[in-house]
Amino acid sequence: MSPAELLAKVAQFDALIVRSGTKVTRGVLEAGRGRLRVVGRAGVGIDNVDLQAATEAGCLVVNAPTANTVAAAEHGIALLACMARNVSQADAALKAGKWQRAKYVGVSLVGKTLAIMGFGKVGSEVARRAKGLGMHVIAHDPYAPADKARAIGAELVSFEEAIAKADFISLHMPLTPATSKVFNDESFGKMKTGVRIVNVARGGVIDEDALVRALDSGKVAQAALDVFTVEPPAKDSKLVLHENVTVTPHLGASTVEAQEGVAIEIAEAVGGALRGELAATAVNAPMVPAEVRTKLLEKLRCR
Ligand SMILES: NC(=O)C1=CN([C@@H]2O[C@H](COP(=O)(O)OP(=O)(O)OC[C@H]3O[C@@H](n4cnc5c(N)ncnc54)[C@H](O)[C@@H]3O)[C@@H](O)[C@H]2O)C=CC1
Ligand SMILES: O=C(O)C(=O)COP(=O)(O)O
Repeated sequence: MSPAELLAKVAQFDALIVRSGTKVTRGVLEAGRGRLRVVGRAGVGIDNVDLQAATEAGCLVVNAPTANTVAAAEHGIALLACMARNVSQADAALKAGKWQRAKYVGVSLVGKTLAIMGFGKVGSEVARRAKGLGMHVIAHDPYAPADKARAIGAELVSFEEAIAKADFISLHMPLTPATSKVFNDESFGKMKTGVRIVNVARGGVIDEDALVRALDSGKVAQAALDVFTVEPPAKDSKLVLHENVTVTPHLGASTVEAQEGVAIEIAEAVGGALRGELAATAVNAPMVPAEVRTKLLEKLRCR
C-alpha cells in the first residue's frame, strides 16, 4: 500500500502488520484511532514505528525478534567476504567484457580483527561465524554481558578501542537517538586507515556524507551496505555509486526460511496481543502506564 492508501484504510483494521518499508507514523496511528489495537513489525527493528504515538493511541507494538537473526548474520558474512574479494565489482567488470585480475586483488579475512558493534542476536551470530573464518573478534555493546562474549571467543571492549583496533567493522546496533550517526567524521578519524565497514543494521547509524568523505580520502578502504538512511536511496547517491562500495537493497532478512519464520512469529505475537495474552512482551509495554495497560487489556479481551 502507498502511504495515502494506508492512511485511508487503516481504520478498518484491529491490527496492522508491516515490514521496514512501511512507516507507521503518528498520522497512521491517529487515522487508526478507535479500532487499531496492535501494530506488528514482521522483523526486528522498530525504528519505522512511532512508539510514542502508538502508546498515546492505545496501540501495542509487537515485533518478531528472533526468526530473521541467522539470515541477517549470514548476509553480514556474505557482504564481508564479497567486499574483501571485490566480488560485485569484478562480476560487473567481467559481464562488461573486462578480465581484470590485477585490479581486483583482495584482502584476507583470516587473522584480521573484526569489531562487532552491537553484540545482540545478530552481532553474536556474526561473531560465531567470523571465528570460524579465523578472525580475531572484538565487540562493543554497553549492555551485553562479558561472559556471553567470552563464550563465543570475543572480547568486549569500549567503543573507542573497538573502532581503533579493527581491520573490519560490522554494525549490529538498533537505530535509536543514541546510535544515530555514531559513525561520523570524528569516529572515522579514529579508525585505522584502510578499515572496511559492513552495515546490515540501519543506514541511520552512519553519517553517510561523512562515509563518502572517508571513502574518498582512503581512510575507509571499502564499505558493504545493506541499509540506507533513506530507502531506496537516491539514484545518484554518491555512496551507492562509489566504486569501493558494495550494496544490496535491504536483503538481510530476505530468505525463504527467515520470512516463513517471521510470518509465524509475528502472527503469534499479534494474535497473542489481540487476545491480551502477550501484552507484557510488547515493545512499547514499558511506556504504557500500568492503569492504562489494564484498561487496554480489558478492551482487547472484549473484542
Ligand atoms: N538488514 C536487515 O534486514 C536486518 C537488520 N536488522 C537490524 O539489526 C539490528 C540488531 O538486530 P538484533 O541483533 O536482532 O537485535 P538485538 O536487540 O538482539 O541486538 C542489538 C544489540 O545492540 C546493542 N546496543 C544498543 N545500543 C548500542 C550502542 N549504543 N552501541 C552498541 N551496541 C548497542 C544492544 O545492547 C543489543 O545487544 C536491528 O535493530 C535491526 O535494525 C535486523 C535484522 C535484519
Ligand atoms: O528485521 C529487521 O530489522 C529488518 O531490517 C528486516 O527488514 P524487512 O522486514 O526485510 O523489511
